Amino acid sequence: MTPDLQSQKTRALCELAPVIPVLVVADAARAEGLATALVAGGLPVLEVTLRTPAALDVIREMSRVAGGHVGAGTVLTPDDARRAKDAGASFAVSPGATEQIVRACSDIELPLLAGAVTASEVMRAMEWGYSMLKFFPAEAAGGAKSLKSLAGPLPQVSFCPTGGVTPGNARDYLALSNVICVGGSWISPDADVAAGNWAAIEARAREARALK
Ligand SMILES: O=C(O)C(=O)C[C@H](O)[C@H](O)COP(=O)(O)O
Repeated sequence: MTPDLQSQKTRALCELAPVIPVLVVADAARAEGLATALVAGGLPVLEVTLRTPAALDVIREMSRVAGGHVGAGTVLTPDDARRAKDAGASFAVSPGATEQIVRACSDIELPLLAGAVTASEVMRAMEWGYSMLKFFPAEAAGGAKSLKSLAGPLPQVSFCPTGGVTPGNARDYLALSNVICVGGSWISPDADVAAGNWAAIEARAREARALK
């Protein structure tokens, strides 16, 4: 799958809801309840970071939840991409973009939402064929102001800013012409996941859904 086709697929996913919840889940037993709450709250596209030993099992469990689209986040190596795909991930998210990751995701036909921040990084991703990228770490890299500046010379590229996005600043990003959705971890705080407080997570998902 070429990066161009990957971008079409990640763009279609990003268009499904204004927010992609970024999930760090330590216990696969929580996966089904969490995904069910998020999907019920109107956020069907889920990013499970490969930052916990349970992450691949979490992806496996969440992939069974009807209506969800489960991707793997923190994909840093070709091996991460392969293991994520084998676990059932339907897309991958990386904080950056390297030739190795691009090639691996292309080879295994896993749509990749690759990260870029500077004009040069974005232009290199464009040369590879990408037009839908993650902007990470969004707030630390200049926030909505930086992204707005990129839209001047590079209007053909769209972004999912992630990193420091909150209910307080999400609208500033979502109002930009080159932003389709944002990513963020605020919807599923560790304490609610550990306690199985799905009602609180579903309520937060509903609020996020209404952001755009
Ligand atoms: O692990 C990854 O590859 C990531 O995607 C990093 C995430 O973008 C941030 O961890 C989310 O940032 P916050 O919403 O500020 O917590």
